[in-house]
Amino acid sequence: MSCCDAGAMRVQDALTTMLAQIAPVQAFMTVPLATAQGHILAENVLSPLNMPPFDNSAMDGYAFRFAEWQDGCAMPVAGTALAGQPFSGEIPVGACLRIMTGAQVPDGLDSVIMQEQTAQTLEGVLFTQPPKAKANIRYLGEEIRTGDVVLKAGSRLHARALPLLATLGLPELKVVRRLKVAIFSTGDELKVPGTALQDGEIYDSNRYGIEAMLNRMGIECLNYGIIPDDPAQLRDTFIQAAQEADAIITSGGVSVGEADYTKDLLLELGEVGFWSVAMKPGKPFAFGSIRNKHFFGLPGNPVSAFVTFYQLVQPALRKLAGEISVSPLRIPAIAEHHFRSAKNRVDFQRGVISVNAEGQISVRSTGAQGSGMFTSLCAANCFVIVEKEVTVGEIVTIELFNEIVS
Ligand SMILES: Nc1nc2c(c(=O)[nH]1)N[C@H]1C(S)=C(S)[C@@H](COP(=O)(O)OP(=O)(O)OC[C@H]3O[C@@H](n4cnc5c(N)ncnc54)[C@H](O)[C@@H]3O)O[C@H]1N2
Ligand code: MOO
Repeated sequence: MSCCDAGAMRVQDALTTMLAQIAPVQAFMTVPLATAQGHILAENVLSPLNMPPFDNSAMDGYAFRFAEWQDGCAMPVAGTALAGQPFSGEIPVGACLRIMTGAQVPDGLDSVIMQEQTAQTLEGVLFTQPPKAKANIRYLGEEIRTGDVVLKAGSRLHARALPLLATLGLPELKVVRRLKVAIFSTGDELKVPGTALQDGEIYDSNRYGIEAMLNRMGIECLNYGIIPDDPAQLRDTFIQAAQEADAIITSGGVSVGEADYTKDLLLELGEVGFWSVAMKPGKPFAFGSIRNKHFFGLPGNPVSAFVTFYQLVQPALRKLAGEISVSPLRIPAIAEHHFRSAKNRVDFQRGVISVNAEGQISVRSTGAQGSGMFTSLCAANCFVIVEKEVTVGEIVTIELFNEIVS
């Protein structure tokens, strides 16, 4: 595996290595459409219907046979068709049908004119503009044919997918069962917000961001809280987590400090995949397994934990959950600042994009980028991916934040 920065693995290699070792869970369940949000489809969804299911009017107006229209001649109105109330009578030659949006267009009528382009006369309806043949009709099956694949296995059921499935009348879906992921923070210095701090203590922030992102990914989070830097307690927690969860995420204790026990426990209870990635923040990121459950060791520094979860753990968990892989949206932007690069590491700085009056996309930094400075992340709407120094006005690649952090 290619490495850089004293043995750190390149970001892309780290991703490739993890994804190669992760197989999607093979456990499925059926969920009602009403509660399907966030689940991953276990199988292709085939349409049971044509969509639209019948020819219908796209406008409130008048349906008629185009060949029978004569400029300047009014058309008598033979009846009315409403949405849900089709017209079943005869429409004599030269006559038209009052029709509302969504109402079925009777066989034989081939065009609709919108009512704003008509006038009422004693003889019937006069078209004030020349009509167009076949206009304003939504034809049976023009969008979807019965049997078409409308969503592929591995699709996430988000707010755009659910109404599509409802349109097709599907009351329930076969989905992958929700992943369970265990998280805990390690460190004697950590306290839960709401408790008083003693000298040298800080509040645990990492679990709050990780749990929020897991929730947005539709993953059940088993939150074991703060575990002190005590090898016996850490060991017990790892064993419990491996029994209860599909994957384990920790923060802290992956560096080279004297209280960093994670590596030894991983060697004892499982396997170490890799231990260092050439990214900033987040170089001390660990991947491995504990009793055959995937393990992700996030660095303790809060921004590093958040960024490594987003960039490395998110795609890994998406694969484990059976989701189709989607590349992050990366686009070029004009640098509003000088962005310094990190030696031998890809720097995932935090920025704010804006679009000027000419439509040019530019990006500014959110300020100081220390890996303990969460303000740099909270204010951002994108990553600024700095691989080499970028000066003002040069092009830099940005990655827009996705829905799990918004
Ligand atoms: N000699 C070296 N020291 C450090 C290196 C290194 O390569 N050589 N790497 C630095 C980098 S980069 C990072 S990131 C950290 C990662 O260290 P750990 O994962 O072992 O994390 P800790 O030492 O436990 O904590 C680091 C830092 O973050 C605070 N922290 C930890 N957990 C939380 C939490 N849940 N919420 C808020 N803050 C947390 C902790 O108090 C420390 O300040 O190592 C560097 N050192
Ligand atoms: O990589 Mo550390 O995660 O720079 O703070």
